Amino acid sequence: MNALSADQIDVPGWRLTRGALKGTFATDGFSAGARFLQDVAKAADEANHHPDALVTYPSVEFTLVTHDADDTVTDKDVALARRINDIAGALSIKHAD
Ligand SMILES: C[C@H](O)[C@H](O)[C@H]1CNC2=NC(N)=NC(=O)C2=N1
Repeated sequence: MNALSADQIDVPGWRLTRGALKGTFATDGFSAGARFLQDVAKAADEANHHPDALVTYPSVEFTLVTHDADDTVTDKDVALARRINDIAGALSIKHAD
């Protein structure tokens, strides 16, 4: 797995922040965030690739790096970020910023 450069990373609503791929979603409620995380956790287990997640009252923030590639951003992170966007869309959850 090779580390991607900033111009190789193009996932709507996600940004390269301090070397990690970060996406924040407006869930408008803590239990809505927990529900969103439940679906993301299932997808992460299926992919055997897992984000860090911060669940707050109004939002959920995911941070993705590939630990097996020295905590750099790889295609695995981009693929999971796209999958998380699809899960958010299915739950009518939008990006926060
Ligand atoms: C042993 C297991 O396959 C590995 O630890 C998987 C699990 N989930 C993972 N998640 C992330 N983000 N990066 C990894 O390198 C990774 N590796």
